[in-house]
Amino acid sequence: MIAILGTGKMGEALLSGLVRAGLRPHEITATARRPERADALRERYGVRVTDNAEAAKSAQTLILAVKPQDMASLLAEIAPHVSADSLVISVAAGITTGFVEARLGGDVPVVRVMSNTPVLVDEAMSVISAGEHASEVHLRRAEDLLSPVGKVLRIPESQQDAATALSGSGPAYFFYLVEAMVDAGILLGMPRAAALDMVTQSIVGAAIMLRDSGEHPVILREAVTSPGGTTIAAIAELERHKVRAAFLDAIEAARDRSRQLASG
Ligand SMILES: NC(=O)C1=CN([C@@H]2O[C@H](COP(=O)(O)OP(=O)(O)OC[C@H]3O[C@@H](n4cnc5c(N)ncnc54)[C@H](OP(=O)(O)O)[C@@H]3O)[C@@H](O)[C@H]2O)C=CC1
Ligand SMILES: O=C(O)[C@@H]1CCC=N1
Repeated sequence: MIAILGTGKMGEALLSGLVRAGLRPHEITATARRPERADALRERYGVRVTDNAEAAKSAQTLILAVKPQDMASLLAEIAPHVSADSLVISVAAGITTGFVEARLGGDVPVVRVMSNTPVLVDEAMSVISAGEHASEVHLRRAEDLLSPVGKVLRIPESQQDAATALSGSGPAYFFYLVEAMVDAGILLGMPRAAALDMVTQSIVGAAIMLRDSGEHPVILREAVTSPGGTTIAAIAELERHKVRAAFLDAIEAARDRSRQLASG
């Protein structure tokens, strides 16, 4: 039995992925804070929705998907019901395995995960790190749960905050870029729907080339950039506005914020 505790956006994305991967609804328990949310989850997935204590008692694998700010109170609630036979997987930004272990007590195996919303289309990037009591078996169990919904990479926990900034938050940067490019299309007089179509297909095509060609992004960009052409005119403006420097600063800020989250 797997339980997802705090089934909001990320918890539901993982829940839907588990269902697509073939888990039966009776093998999954979810928890929610609001009754209307609990009803919606029961109706959408046919899963059992209980309180946190009940979920922690009945499941061997617990996926903690509350916000970092709600993690301490959730851990206090479930600590009496979790043992060294359980596996606790936390997907919360900034929350270290040490934070979870200290509040659960005992030798509870904890795996820290940072995934992202493309879980919804089975294209997530999930990075995982073992806590002090988590063994190869526990890491494998986390990989088995996450690999049907995308790519999984093991990283040292010291890199988790950086990964959160890069791939956890990453999809938001691409949506932001799409918004800005569509606005540019509008500025140039394109209908909004056509502009969105053009930008979306360009980003999908570029992403697939990047993933499947094995080429470095610089090579792929240079292939688009004709001497004296249109692309270099645009890139000169991006450089003038220091967009690369803005990305370096932005992702560093996200990493710093992730580091702060465990302290509330
Ligand atoms: N969104 C994303 O792209 C990503 C998020 N994450 C991480 O996932 C976690 C969840 O984020 P997200 O899904 O965006 O946030 P949400 O607010 O959508 O989800 C959290 C859910 O937990 C519920 N909740 C809070 N406390 C309790 C409790 N004690 N018992 C049961 N349910 C509870 C909330 O209820 P209520 O609705 O009443 O507030 C909410 O539905 C965060 O820790 C975040 O860092 C990780 C990677 C990507
Ligand atoms: O913005 C956040 O804090 C969460 C973590 C990674 C993506 N969303």
